[in-house]
Amino acid sequence: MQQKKLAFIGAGNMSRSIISGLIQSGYSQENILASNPSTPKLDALKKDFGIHTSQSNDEACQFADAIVLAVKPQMMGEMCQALQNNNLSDKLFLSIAAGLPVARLQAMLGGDYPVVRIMPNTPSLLGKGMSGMYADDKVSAADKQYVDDVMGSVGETVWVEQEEGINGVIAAAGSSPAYFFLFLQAMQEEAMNMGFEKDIARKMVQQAMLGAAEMVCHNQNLELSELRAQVTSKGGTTAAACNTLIDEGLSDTVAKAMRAAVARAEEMAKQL
Ligand SMILES: NC(=O)C1=CN([C@@H]2O[C@H](COP(=O)(O)OP(=O)(O)OC[C@H]3O[C@@H](n4cnc5c(N)ncnc54)[C@H](OP(=O)(O)O)[C@@H]3O)[C@@H](O)[C@H]2O)C=CC1
Ligand SMILES: O=C(O)[C@@H]1CCC=N1
Repeated sequence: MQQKKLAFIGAGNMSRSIISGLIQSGYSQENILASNPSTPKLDALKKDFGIHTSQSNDEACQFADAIVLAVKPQMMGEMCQALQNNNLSDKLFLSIAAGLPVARLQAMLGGDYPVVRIMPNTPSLLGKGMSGMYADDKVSAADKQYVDDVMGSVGETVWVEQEEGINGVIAAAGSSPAYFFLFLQAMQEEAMNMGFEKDIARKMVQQAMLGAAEMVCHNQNLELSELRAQVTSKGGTTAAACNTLIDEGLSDTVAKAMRAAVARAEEMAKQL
C-alpha cells in the first residue's frame, strides 16, 4: 500500500475503525494524524495506535497528502470552509459523510479538488467492514487504488460507476448493520417472552446469526434461497416461521426500509 501522509478530520467511531485497520495492516503510525476539537478521543487514539493527534484541523491539513473528512454531515460545511485557509491544492480528499455529493463537497472546500466518496459501515471496527466508493475522473487511477487499499484494510470494497450508486450502498451496507441488530433485538425479546433469561436469549440469537452469516460467506456457490431450503423441512417449524414472515410482507418491508434510506440520503443532499 502507498504510504501517503493521511489525516482524519473528526476522530469519531468511523475514523477509529479505519485507523485501527490501517495500523493492523502495517500502515506506519508516523503517517497518520487525527484532529478533533476535544481531546479524549485523540488521547485514546494516541495511546492505542501511537498516531499523531491535533486539536487543529489546519495542522491536519498541513501534515497530510490525503484527508479523510469524517465529521457528521451537518458539521461538514463549516469545517470545510475553515479548511480553505490552507493550501489545498495537491490534496486528495476522502469523504465518508452520508448524503453529500462530490460537487457539494468541492463547493464547501472552495475548489475542484479530487474527492473520493466512501460509504463504510461500523463492522469496519472488526475488519469486517463493507465500503462502497465513488470517484469521478479528477481522481487518478493511483489514488483510487490507494483509497481501495485504505478501505480494504478494514473489510471488503466495491466501486460504483454513478454517484447515485452510493445511496444504494448506504441502504444495502452502510445502514444495514442496524437492520440486523433490530431483527435480533425482536428475536431476543420474543425469546424472553418465551421464558429465557436476557443473556441466554441473546446468546441463542447471536450465535444463530453468526453461524448463518458464516454459512452465507462460506457457500458463495449456493443461492440464499438454497441455504434457507436446507434449514426448512417440509411441513416443519422453519416453514411455519418463514411463511409467517413472507405472508406478513417481509420483502416489501425491507424494500421500503431501503428506499427510505435512499430517500433520506437524497433529502440530505438537498438540505446540507
Ligand atoms: N456510524 C456509521 O455507521 C457510519 C457513519 N458514516 C459517516 O461517518 C461520519 C462520521 O460518523 P461517526 O464517526 O459515526 O461520527 P462521530 O460523532 O463518532 O464522530 C464525528 C467526530 O467529529 C468531531 N468533530 C465535530 N466537529 C468537528 C470539527 N469542526 N473538526 C474536527 N472534528 C470535528 C466530533 O468531535 P466531538 O465528539 O468532540 O464533538 C466527533 O469526534 C459521518 O459523516 C457519517 O455520515 C458513514 C458510514 C457509516
Ligand atoms: O445513519 C447514517 O446517516 C449513517 C450513514 C450510514 C450509517 N450511518
